Amino acid sequence: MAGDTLARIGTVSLNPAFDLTIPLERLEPGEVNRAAATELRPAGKGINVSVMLSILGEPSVATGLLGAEDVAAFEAFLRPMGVICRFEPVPGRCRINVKVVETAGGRVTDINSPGTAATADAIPALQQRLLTAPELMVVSGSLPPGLPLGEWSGLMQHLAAGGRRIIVDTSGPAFGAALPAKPFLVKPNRSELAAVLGRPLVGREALLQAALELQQQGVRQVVVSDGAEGALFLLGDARLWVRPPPVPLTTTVGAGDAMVAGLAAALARGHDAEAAARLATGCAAAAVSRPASALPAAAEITRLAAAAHIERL
Ligand SMILES: O=P(O)(O)OC[C@H]1O[C@](O)(CO)[C@@H](O)[C@@H]1O
Repeated sequence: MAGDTLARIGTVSLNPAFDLTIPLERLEPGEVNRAAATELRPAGKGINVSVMLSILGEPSVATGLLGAEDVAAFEAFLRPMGVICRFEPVPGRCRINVKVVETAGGRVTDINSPGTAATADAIPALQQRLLTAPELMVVSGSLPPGLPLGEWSGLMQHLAAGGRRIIVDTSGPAFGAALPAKPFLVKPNRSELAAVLGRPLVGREALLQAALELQQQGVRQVVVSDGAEGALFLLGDARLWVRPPPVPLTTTVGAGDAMVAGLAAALARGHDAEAAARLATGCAAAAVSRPASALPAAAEITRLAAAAHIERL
């Protein structure tokens, strides 16, 4: 990634996707459903973070594994936004994830596919690319088939070496296996945090204790998103609960990714805890209420960030 010095932030997507979004007034399972329009666009957690960073005026380097046949389509989507693309191609095509968004009630049904298999030489080649990665790296999303957990944790250790700050947003065994590398920040949602700790987390106090446990394991900052309730932010010594202002619901897809982008931008800019939590909340709320088939607007993020309600715990 030499020559990418303009970007202060990198994103790593090991299992990107095309999101096929199908808006329906109501999904009728087992029936013929007819959509007025559909949208197919490059996505996946790391890609979504890079897109949101561009909206925030932060160019990023997007890297990771990507089906060779779809590299051109991802680059055509990302480059005009100022995202620097450095994907490691793997044989085949990128997965397609289906998002059925019901306009009556806002329910979203996700069908996520497994993804393009990682080949044996893919991770060493990616590690080579990551040698010159920015100091702040966001690693997001699920693991592709064929990637052993050990290789994934090795990749995390490799990235962390040299003092890079890593933000991790993944789930299941991949989340647990990332923790020994002591990421700088993790952003699970309530159920992902419960799964990694192996116990249900009911109520705010249980969430706070669980997040503190991760801090004791060496994660510096822990943010737990909790849907419309907002999010818990443990940023250094600050403990905040931040609730977004009420917004109309377009889709919940990508809200967590938007929050991660806000956190990454805030870290890169040296924001204090309150400003970081506001920016992250504004990004998530703008993603949730974005116009259909459009990206959120920077001015809307600023407005929603200012309107967020902060409670010190
Ligand atoms: O990598 P996972 O966990 O399958 O999630 C991928 C999905 O998550 C999203 O990034 C939303 O968070 C979608 O764009 C994508 O389809």
